[in-house]
Amino acid sequence: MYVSHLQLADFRSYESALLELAPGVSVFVGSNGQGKTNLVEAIGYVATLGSHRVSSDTPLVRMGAPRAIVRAKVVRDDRSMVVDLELNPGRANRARINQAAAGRPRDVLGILRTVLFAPEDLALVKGDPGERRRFLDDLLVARTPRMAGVRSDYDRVLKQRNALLKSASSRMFKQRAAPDLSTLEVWDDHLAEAGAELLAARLALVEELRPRIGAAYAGLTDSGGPAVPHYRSSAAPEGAGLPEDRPRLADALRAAMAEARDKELQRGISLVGPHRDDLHLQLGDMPAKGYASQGESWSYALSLKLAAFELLRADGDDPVLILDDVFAELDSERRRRLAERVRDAEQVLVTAAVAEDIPEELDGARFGVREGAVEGE
Ligand SMILES: Nc1ncnc2c1ncn2[C@@H]1O[C@H](COP(=O)(O)OP(=O)(O)OP(=O)(O)O)[C@@H](O)[C@H]1O
Repeated sequence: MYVSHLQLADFRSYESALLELAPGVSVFVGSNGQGKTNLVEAIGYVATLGSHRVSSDTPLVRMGAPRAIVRAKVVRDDRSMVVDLELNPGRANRARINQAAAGRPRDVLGILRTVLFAPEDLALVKGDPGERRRFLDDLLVARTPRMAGVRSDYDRVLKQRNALLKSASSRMFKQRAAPDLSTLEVWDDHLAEAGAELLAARLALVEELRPRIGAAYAGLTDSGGPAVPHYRSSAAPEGAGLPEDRPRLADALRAAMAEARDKELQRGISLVGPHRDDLHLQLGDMPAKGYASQGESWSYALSLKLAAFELLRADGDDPVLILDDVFAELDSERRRRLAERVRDAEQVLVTAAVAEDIPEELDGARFGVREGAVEGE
C-alpha cells in the first residue's frame, strides 16, 4: 500500500499543506524545526490514531486553532480509500471514510498501515516496559484492528478493578474495616478473561517476531548479538513458561491474582496482568537494557521495527515504512545495510536535516521542507 495524497489543515506547524506522493522512496530534507517530522507524524496518525511523539492530541493542533484536519488517500491493490480525521482536543474526534462518517474514529484502523522508526524509538530498548508493551499492542492492532477493542476493554476492566482495590485498601488500612471482596472476585474474572485474550495475542506475536528480530539485527550489525526477545509475564514465575490457550491463560491469571491478593490490597493496585508484563530484550548473554552500547541499542530498536515491517509484509501487503531522522544516528556501514534492507518496500518516506546523510541506495523523489512549506525538487 502507499499514500498518494496527504492534506493537512492546522496540523502542528501547517496551516495548510497538500502533498502528492508516489510509491517508492520519498525523501524530505530541511533544516531543523522546518516541519519534516510533522508531515510523517500526520501519516502515522492516520494509521494508528496516535503520535509517536506525544500521548495527547493537543500538541498536534496548530497553536491557536480549534481543530486539525488530516486527510490521506491510501492506495492498495489499485483501489483507493480516503480517510479524513478531525482532531478536536477536549472533545470527540471525528472520522470519515470515503466521505461517509465513520461510526467511531477507530473504524479507520487497518486502512493504512505504517511502520515508523524515529529517534524516540531508542526508548524501546532503554525505556520502561510500557514502551515495549505499546510496540507489541500497536502491532497487534495494525495486523488485527479488532485488537483495539480488546485492548480498550482490558484498560476499562483494569481501571475499574484498580478503583475497587483502592477503596478496599483504604477500608482495610485507614478505616480498619473488613473490605467486601466478593465484588473484587467478579472483577478478577473480568480481568482474567480480557487479560488472557491480550496475553495470548502478545505471546503468539512474540513467537513470530523472534526470528525476524534476530535476522534483522544480524543484518544490520556484527556487534553484539544474537538479539533474542522473550515475553515476561507477571502471571508466571520466571522461567515457568505460560500455557498457550486462552482458558488456561485465564486460569494462570486468576491463580496469580489470588497469590498477589494481599500485596494488591496493601498497595491498592492490580499487580498482575498484561499491563505489568515486559518484552525482555536479550543481546548475547546480557540484557540489552543497561548493557548494550548506544549503537547496539539503536540497531536493536531498529530491528524491532524492521521485524514489524517484515511481519506485516508477510501478511500480504507492505506497510508504508517511515524513517524519521534516523540516518544521522547511524554509521555509514549501518546506513548502507539499512538502505539495502528497505529499498524495495512499496513506499518509504525518509526525513533528514542533511541530504548527505541519506545513503545513495535510497534514491527517490526529493522534497524540500522550509518554514512549513513542502516543495518537490
Ligand atoms: N501545535 C503546533 N502549532 C504550531 N507549531 C508547532 C506545533 N507543534 C510543533 N510546532 C512547530 O513545528 C516545528 C517542528 O517541526 P518538526 O518537528 O516537523 O521539525 P523537523 O523539520 O522534523 O526538525 P528536526 O530536524 O529538528 O527534527 C517547530 O518549529 C515547532 O515549534
